[in-house]
Amino acid sequence: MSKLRVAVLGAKGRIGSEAVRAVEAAEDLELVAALGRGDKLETLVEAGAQVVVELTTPDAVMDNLDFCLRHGIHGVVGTTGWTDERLAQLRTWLDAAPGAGVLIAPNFSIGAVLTMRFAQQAARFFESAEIIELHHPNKADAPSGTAARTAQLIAEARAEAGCPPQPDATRTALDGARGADVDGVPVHSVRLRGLLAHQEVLLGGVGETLTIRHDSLHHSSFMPGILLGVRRVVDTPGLTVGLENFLDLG
Ligand SMILES: NC(=O)C1=CN([C@@H]2O[C@H](COP(=O)(O)OP(=O)(O)OC[C@H]3O[C@@H](n4cnc5c(N)ncnc54)[C@H](OP(=O)(O)O)[C@@H]3O)[C@@H](O)[C@H]2O)C=CC1
Ligand SMILES: O=C(O)C1=N[C@H](C(=O)O)C[C@H](O)C1
Repeated sequence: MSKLRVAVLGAKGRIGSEAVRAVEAAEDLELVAALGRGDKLETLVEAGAQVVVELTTPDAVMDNLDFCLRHGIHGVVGTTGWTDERLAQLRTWLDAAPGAGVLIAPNFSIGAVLTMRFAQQAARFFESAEIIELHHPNKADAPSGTAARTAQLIAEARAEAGCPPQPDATRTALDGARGADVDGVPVHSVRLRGLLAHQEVLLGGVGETLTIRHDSLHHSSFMPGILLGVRRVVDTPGLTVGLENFLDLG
């Protein structure tokens, strides 16, 4: 069987360099290009890439995906910074590229995906929900894409169940003291040397709390999810948001 031809964008970055090694080590995949800032995207076409793993920056990701979809190349995207407007734009590009698929994964680690699912399931049973995400201090964006997505999922679950707004008697607060408001869920971002990627979802009800915590201790935690995404996206046309769609979570 022929190997799937894979390229990595952001290949010199923290996660991109790990992804290069993971693709090289996978027997069913062939790394055909590893591009960094300033490298020509035409190389992807010349190399015959079928799937691009996009691990760059929110500033670069849209142009890169526009190019890929115009050339019928599938995308597996870990880069953060997704808004409703960006997703809508991506959908229009996908409409013009029949057969092409893009996976956007706020987090490729299985534990983080499960954290999101558990938080979504638990959200309607608790009055209060807040998120603390903790990352290395070189991270460019806050809150993390994972925390933003977790907050959205919690908010959707609470809205579906008819939950009222969270209790919060705060009347005066320093700017930022109550975190960022993502769909009514406060998200607090910590940036600390020594950390990689961590998240706590705090849920509170009368007389009890539930804390769901996940820790990525090394970039290797993201690799099985990236490889799964590469193998599945070629048979999944259109836009898929969340690696959970490629896991049999029930
Ligand atoms: N979904 C997930 O599971 C994960 C997602 N991420 C996300 O992935 C992204 C990258 O994270 P991280 O590796 O830590 O960041 P880094 O800054 O270490 O890596 C980004 C790399 O992309 C390069 N780059 C910038 N612009 C382009 C371009 N136009 N074409 C090709 N390469 C480019 C940068 O080059 P230069 O240094 O010259 O700017 C850099 O080498 C972030 O958005 C992060 O949040 C990270 C980990 C897991
Ligand atoms: O920048 C990172 O490191 C990470 N980014 C992603 C995010 O913003 O959620 C995924 C993970 O948290 C690591």
